[in-house]
Amino acid sequence: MVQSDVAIDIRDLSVTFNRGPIPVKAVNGVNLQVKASEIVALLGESGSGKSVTMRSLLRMHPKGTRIEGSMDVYGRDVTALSARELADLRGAVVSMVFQEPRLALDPVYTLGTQIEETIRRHEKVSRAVAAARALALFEKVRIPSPQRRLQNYPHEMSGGMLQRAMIAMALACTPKVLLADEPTTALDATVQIQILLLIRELQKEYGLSVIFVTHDIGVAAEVADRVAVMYAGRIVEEGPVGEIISDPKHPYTKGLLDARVERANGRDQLITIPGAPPDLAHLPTGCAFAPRCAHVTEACGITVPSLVSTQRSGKVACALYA
Ligand SMILES: Nc1ncnc2c1ncn2[C@@H]1O[C@H](COP(=O)(O)OP(=O)(O)OP(=O)(O)O)[C@@H](O)[C@H]1O
Repeated sequence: MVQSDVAIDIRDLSVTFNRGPIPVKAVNGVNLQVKASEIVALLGESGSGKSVTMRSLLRMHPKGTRIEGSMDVYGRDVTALSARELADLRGAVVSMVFQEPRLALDPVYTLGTQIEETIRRHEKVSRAVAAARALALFEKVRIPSPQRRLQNYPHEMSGGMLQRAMIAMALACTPKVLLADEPTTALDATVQIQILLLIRELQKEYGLSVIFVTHDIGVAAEVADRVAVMYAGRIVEEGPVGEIISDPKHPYTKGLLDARVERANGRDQLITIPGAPPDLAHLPTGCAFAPRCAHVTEACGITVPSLVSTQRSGKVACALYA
């Protein structure tokens, strides 16, 4: 990868929360590069560290959280920015959409006011120019009757429409990077696919680099160019989406792919990976997935496997491929 291609460069990132009696390392030595105009999905079960990794790029952690490593966004190290510089970066260069737009939006202002304020916070433009831009954005994300909808408050919109409005707001200052934290998880299946297609379309049009957090391998397959699979704070496999789906290497990735609902004896049964993710405060020695792994050997309990190149273009961290 030539350096100019790299939009996001996360090197050896570790994030430790110091809230309870034992420090919790939620992210542990993560390396992740995202190219310009690329969508990378961070995939894994709940608690694997996907959101914490992504939120680190805007340093959205409580006070006292220890962040180690470096995170460059278009060549600027986010860890070294002042609070002011970080506020400037947010929205103008890096934007975010969340699973629950209702929680991210202000219930007492109309959507139009909120988008206009976002624009005017970063750019010196008149109210009229900001209003025209808000209208164009609502048209872009295909909200019907956009002029009328700009006058709505968040509670007056359906979940799908509100997510479109949130995406419009995220794009208001033409950012280069979009961070998407499970933006379709709360939506029903048809709306989910519409939003995924919209993100894909806007990503192409704006040349956005996207980190897309999801626990759903089907969603990752739909939206991503590349997938990084996380388990217990580490990336355990990464590669182009086609390779991850058709030829997964890590037993954990295979387990995620095999997860499904099966109908037996007239009842739906959820087939998932047996066991549960480990308690981050008490990780086993060696590979954290070993207690749930069907291929476990003695070696797995000794050292944490490093990410190594597969025979194709991906990487995997598993004793089976060491
Ligand atoms: N502010 C915090 N203080 C303490 N622990 C935290 C904090 N934020 C996250 N964690 C812990 O860090 C771990 C990783 O959380 P993270 O939100 O990144 O998981 P995730 O993979 O995104 O899953 P989910 O989809 O459930 O959010 C979890 O064990 C979580 O409890």
